[in-house]
Amino acid sequence: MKSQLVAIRYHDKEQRRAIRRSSRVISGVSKIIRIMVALSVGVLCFVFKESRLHRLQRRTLKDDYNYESVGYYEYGYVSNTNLQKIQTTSVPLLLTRRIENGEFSIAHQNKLEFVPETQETTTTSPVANNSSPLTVTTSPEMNGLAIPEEMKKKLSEFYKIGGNRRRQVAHGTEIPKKRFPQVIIVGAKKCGTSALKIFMNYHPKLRDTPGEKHFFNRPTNWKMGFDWYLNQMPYSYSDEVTYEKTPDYFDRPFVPERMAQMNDSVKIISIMCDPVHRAYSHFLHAGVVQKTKEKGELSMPGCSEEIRHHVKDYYSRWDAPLSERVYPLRIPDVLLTGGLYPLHIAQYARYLKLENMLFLDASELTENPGKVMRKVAKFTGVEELITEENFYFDEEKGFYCMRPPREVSERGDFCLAGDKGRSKNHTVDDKTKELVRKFYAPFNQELTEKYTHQNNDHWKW
Ligand SMILES: Nc1ncnc2c1ncn2[C@@H]1O[C@H](COP(=O)(O)OS(=O)(=O)O)[C@@H](OP(=O)(O)O)[C@H]1O
Repeated sequence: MKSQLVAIRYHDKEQRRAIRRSSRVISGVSKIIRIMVALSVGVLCFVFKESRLHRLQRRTLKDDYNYESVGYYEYGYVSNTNLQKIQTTSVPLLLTRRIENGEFSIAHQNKLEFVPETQETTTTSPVANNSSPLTVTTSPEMNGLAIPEEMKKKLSEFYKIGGNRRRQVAHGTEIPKKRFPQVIIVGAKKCGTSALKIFMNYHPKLRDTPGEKHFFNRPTNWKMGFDWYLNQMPYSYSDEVTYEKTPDYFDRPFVPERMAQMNDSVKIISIMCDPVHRAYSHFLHAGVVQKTKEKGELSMPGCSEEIRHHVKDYYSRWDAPLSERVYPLRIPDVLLTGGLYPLHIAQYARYLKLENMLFLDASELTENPGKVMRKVAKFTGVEELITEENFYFDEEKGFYCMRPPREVSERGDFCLAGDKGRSKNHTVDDKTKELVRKFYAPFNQELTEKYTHQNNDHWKW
């Protein structure tokens, strides 16, 4: 439309004012309408995008439930009301399960914000907190090492540490290299894996690496490949044993197969504790580390045969063809599944050798860590250098602490600090304990009969 020049003639000033006023109103209203239209289009686009995303997520979960994609952490809190909320951190999903008459079913499913996984480093660095006077032998100088200059340069970061220079002197011309772990502490989470790992670290032939590697369980790390994993390992010599610990390896059913790809003779250590206490310790841990928003009392929604059967089925059929897979616990509650020891061991035994597995009782670690360390030495093939003599009981902490053998370590005494021992000051009501205990009873029995042959009656938390 062509624009035209129009001359408007008003009768008087009053009419001009009135017309101008109404034209201002009209232009204001049209501006508001335009803004509203733009906003509605924006909202519609957003809603469309979101619902598409939501549909996609639902489809992924429904058609191709990939344990890996939800296998990060699935934590929940179990309250003493009849609602149980499970918030997953790897899939943006909130499940609300309504528990009625002791049974639970998924009542409502809706989207929740994506909560990225917290990179968890639970291992406290073994730094002496109670140093005592020591006779420290002076470290040899770099130029005193019997290896080529070029190697000294390449490994200068490694040789920066006096202890490593001493190790090099002891190994003559051998050049240290990174090796895949020969031993892996796979769990169980919250059963004293950090204490075990650090106590082992005081043995001069056991080579550890800080933190937890989460290679076989976390999709992002697994995708980086074996070279990445190898690179995470410490430098070691041929007479040393490399190990790592990631307690989340234990209950992820796809992990053992992946470990077998690396080395089907890898040695596995699993330290197990009272599963009822484990669940509670895990529950407290989830509240702090994964920042599960709500906290409540630990309770178990009925412990029917059916639930037990579902859980078992879940673990035995996780890798069945898509059409046959059963996901009764679509978002498995790791607070509870983490303690189903015989199921996890069976999964490891499918891909790795039972004779290469050491099952430890966490009660023994708390009561007599020296004895446990001797068992570990025998299993890993190193000398029994850390024994009962290297531990003392710390009344305040309520745990044994380490007094490393002076002849092999210049580090001072060591106690696990920080967040370890969290469960000490918490109580759980007897009724709840009894329910959860009932849930675990058949699994504990299977553990005793098939794998440990130990009487687990002492698990009376
Ligand atoms: N010596 C010693 N010192 C401190 N703590 C000890 C020790 N031995 C066993 N424990 C118990 O270990 C529990 C933590 O287990 P983990 O180290 O396996 O936890 S984690 O999976 O690495 O998060 C921790 O559980 P919480 O009490 O819930 O913190 C302790 O009860």
